[in-house]
Amino acid sequence: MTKGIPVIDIAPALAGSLEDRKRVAREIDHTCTETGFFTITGHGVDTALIDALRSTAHAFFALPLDEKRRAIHPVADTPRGYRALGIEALAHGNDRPTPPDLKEYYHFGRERWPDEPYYTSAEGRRYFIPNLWPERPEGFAAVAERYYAEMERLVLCMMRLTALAHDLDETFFDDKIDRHITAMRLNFYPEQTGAPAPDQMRAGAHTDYGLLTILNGENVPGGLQVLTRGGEWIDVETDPGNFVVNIGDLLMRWTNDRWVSNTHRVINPPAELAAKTKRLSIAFFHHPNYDARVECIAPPGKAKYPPVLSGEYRDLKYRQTRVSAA
Ligand SMILES: O=C(O)CCC(=O)C(=O)O
Ligand SMILES: [Fe+2]
Repeated sequence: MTKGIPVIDIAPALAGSLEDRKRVAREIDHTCTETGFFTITGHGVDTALIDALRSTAHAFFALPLDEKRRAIHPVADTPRGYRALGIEALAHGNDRPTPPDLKEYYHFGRERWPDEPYYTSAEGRRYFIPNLWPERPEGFAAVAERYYAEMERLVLCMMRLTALAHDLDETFFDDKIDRHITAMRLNFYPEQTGAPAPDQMRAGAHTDYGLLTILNGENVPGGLQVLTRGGEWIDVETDPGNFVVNIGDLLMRWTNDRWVSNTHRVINPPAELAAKTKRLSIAFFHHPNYDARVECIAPPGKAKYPPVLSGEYRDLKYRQTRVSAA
């Protein structure tokens, strides 16, 4: 490992004054204009909760394939439920043809919502879909819901810091994310018994689609790497007690490319360790309300992109990255 990504303590932003928040926002701004990846500490999320979701996820992925497949969602393209190996190639979203990623995953989202047309209309139902919880391990839904709620608390703070970093009113994003369509993923990269195909990785080089990704991962061989502006891949430590935050395409676009949605990948473990190294990561892919218009924050005439609707952008990315049916 050459150098790491910056570590930012956000505790002063969670508890402090506007001045404290502006100071933390400046720190975040500095790294987001460069690599778009940073580690946060002082986040206030109970490590027991993180550990509980991690061990629940490990127990789920250790189940027989037949049982895991019972958690495949009947709505084929929806970000809910289980997906087996061979379903997705993230690099396709960035126009890089690769074999499928060497991972399985389980998706979940918000568990309940008000009886209002935003959620219950035909359009709303494309984004607000009931979760399909596995029967085992017991308590999966409860721990996942608690974790999701903690991420919602944290991401609101992070988006307010994002607004401050762009000299916007602190609440600029609030009404664009108050009915967000965030899906979470438990990514499981199994032990590898055969050699990967050429260009095949745990997760191929890609950018994320949404606003901010909040990731909790394990530091084992075959982990996360990010590409620097200089074209060098650097290892990203994903300590189970911290979160790695990165910028997604929609936030890059919203900030008129001021903040960078950076390319990253999950590499394979070295051949001699591959048969005994598995890895789990937990990702919260924050995505605005489906009807939010993402319009570049730029002086008149300087916008690099036309406005796009959050939901349409998500659907386009899903179409690009899906390489096989369930
Ligand atoms: O597992 C990781 O560390 C990162 C996964 C990732 O980049 C993704 O799922 O988008
Ligand atoms: Fe990613």
